[in-house]
Amino acid sequence: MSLTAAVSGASGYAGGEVLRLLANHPEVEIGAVTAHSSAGGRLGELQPHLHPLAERVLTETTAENLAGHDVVFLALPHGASGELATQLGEEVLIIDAAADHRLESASDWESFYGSAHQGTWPYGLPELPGQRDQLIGARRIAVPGCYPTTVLLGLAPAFAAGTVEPDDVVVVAATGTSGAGKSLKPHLLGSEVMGGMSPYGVGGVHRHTPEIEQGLTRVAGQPVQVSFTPTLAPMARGILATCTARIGPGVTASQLREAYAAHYAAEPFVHLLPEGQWPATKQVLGTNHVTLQLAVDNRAGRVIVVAASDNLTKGTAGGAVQSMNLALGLPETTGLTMIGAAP
Ligand SMILES: NC(=O)C1=CN([C@@H]2O[C@H](COP(=O)(O)OP(=O)(O)OC[C@H]3O[C@@H](n4cnc5c(N)ncnc54)[C@H](OP(=O)(O)O)[C@@H]3O)[C@@H](O)[C@H]2O)C=CC1
Ligand SMILES: CC(=O)N[C@@H](CCC(=O)OP(=O)(O)O)C(=O)O
Repeated sequence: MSLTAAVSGASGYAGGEVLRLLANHPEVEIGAVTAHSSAGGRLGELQPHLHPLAERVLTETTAENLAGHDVVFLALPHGASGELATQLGEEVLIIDAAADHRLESASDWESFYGSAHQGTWPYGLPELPGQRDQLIGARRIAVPGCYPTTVLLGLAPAFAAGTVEPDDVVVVAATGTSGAGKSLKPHLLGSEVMGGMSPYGVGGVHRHTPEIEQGLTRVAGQPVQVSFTPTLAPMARGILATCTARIGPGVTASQLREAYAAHYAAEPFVHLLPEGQWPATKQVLGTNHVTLQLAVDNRAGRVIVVAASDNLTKGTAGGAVQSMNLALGLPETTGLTMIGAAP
């Protein structure tokens, strides 16, 4: 089988990572590669690491240029995908890395993104209970945000097992600079980021907060409230999320470990590490792997789960390709790796 895939936003970080993975995907041929201000340029000028694709010329992101493919990846700023999807028709598989179709609640969308809600597509996180079935044969997929991917994988087993309280969840997560995309932002200048860490989006205002709550609420079957604080770390890629929640009466560390091990026993891309070994972003860079570890703080009555991911791979493009595989009936792991590069 050879399927054709178009990649929009191919000059950006997310689009570039989609292309890196598709270039190693045995069932996919890369068709149109589109961009905005860099349309007309060679891919090799903007994504020199994608050497075999260097001579491809970026065209303008229009429905016309994206039409005629089996799959279209949208890696565009929020707000661009609704109209494009309508123009491309219902038969094509559209996988959207932007947030436009992730949230069910129109009022959450409006208050966190400040524009009109475009509707909800199946959520591309197959490891959430019941979610894989929603992706098989889907024609529209909303790829989760990078923080939500990491935090939801970190906390879902605890909620699925009914071991934690829904009203006392605290997440502090560090991300690398690529999370903010390629466009120039003063707080992301090298001299601002190198050699230190800083918080941003503090006070429950980060736009991934309702997405994390939505995912955990679905798993828990009751409303879950999360206090989420993102921080910026001096690295290009990676997310390290420290998630804590109050445990229910009588819940023990071994009960939690067993729940996590069982929850992910059959998952190819998510693993609870052996006891005593803690996740680190370096171990998962460039991979579709999420590693987890947990401990119970009996003094505070809380479980602490640490999760590591690569924001561009499992957090965006890897999750997108994994969802594509499911939608098209391919083995879920095709074209994806868990093997990192070290040191
Ligand atoms: N970076 C990450 O870790 C993650 C990103 N995402 C999402 O993926 C999407 C892309 O993000 P990312 O790659 O980081 O961003 P980048 O800024 O790196 O890339 C943005 C891409 O969109 C194109 N673009 C910019 N403006 C427009 C426009 N008005 N119309 C059409 N295309 C436009 C750019 O083209 P050109 O350069 O030619 O102007 C570029 O190809 C966003 O929605 C982001 O939120 C999701 C999860 C994680
Ligand atoms: C460093 C930095 O600014 N990171 C971005 C990552 C979010 C992101 O990529 O958002 P979506 O997944 O919703 O597209 C941020 O926190 O806004």
